[in-house]
Amino acid sequence: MSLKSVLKCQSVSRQFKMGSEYIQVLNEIDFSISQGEMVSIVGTSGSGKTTLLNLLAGLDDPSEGSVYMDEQAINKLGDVARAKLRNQFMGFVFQFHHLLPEFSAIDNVLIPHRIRNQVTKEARLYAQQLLQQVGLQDRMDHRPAELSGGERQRVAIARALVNKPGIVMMDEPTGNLDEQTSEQIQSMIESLNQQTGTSFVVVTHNQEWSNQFPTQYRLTKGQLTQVR
Ligand SMILES: Nc1ncnc2c1ncn2[C@@H]1O[C@H](COP(=O)(O)OP(=O)(O)OP(=O)(O)O)[C@@H](O)[C@H]1O
Repeated sequence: MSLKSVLKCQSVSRQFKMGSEYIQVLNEIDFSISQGEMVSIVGTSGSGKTTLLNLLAGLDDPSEGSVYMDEQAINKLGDVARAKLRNQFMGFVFQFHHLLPEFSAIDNVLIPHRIRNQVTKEARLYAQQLLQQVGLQDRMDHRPAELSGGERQRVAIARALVNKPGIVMMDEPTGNLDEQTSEQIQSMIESLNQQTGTSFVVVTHNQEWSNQFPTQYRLTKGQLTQVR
């Protein structure tokens, strides 16, 4: 039995116009991510990994082709509908955490709920539970400046999960962390996947980590090749 696809790219290309020239970054990419799937994407610098994540997230539109989230073509949606889709079905973690400095850890985790004006008691309890799961039960009231780099990244991961999204996209989530903290975050992502059934698509330069994913892709010359 094949699992339902959460996110799908159909013949996706992206080119950028620079003066009179076109740069073809992605060329007819087809792939899909199923419910609960763990996918890593590797590729050299400039190969188009961030460009691809931006398309998957609906932050940018393909020059050709379509990206589908739950069978819905993202590029057919207007800005408000896209923002809603992102807020309800997707979570994001970037290399730099983008936490709000004046908010505590728990309030940062609750931002997706705040955007929807739905900071309920249940939401707060779940945010506390997630912070516990990422080992930050004693840091809930700390502001980002009062947390270490790895702790901030763990807050960003808890925030990405608070809306129980179908998929979490991560762009180099451990890129600026030391080896030990990176390893902690890697195993945490794995157990969160097992506990929540959320799909993860992770862009990383870390080949060793990438090799641990059940599904691995490499982006080269605009093409996405499944390594396994
Ligand atoms: N808005 C843009 N306009 C023109 N060219 C762009 C634009 N965005 C990205 N590019 C080009 O597309 C290519 C891919 O960029 P992208 O950021 O996706 O690479 P990457 O694989 O994420 O790289 P890195 O690992 O260094 O972060 C680069 O050559 C970049 O210069």
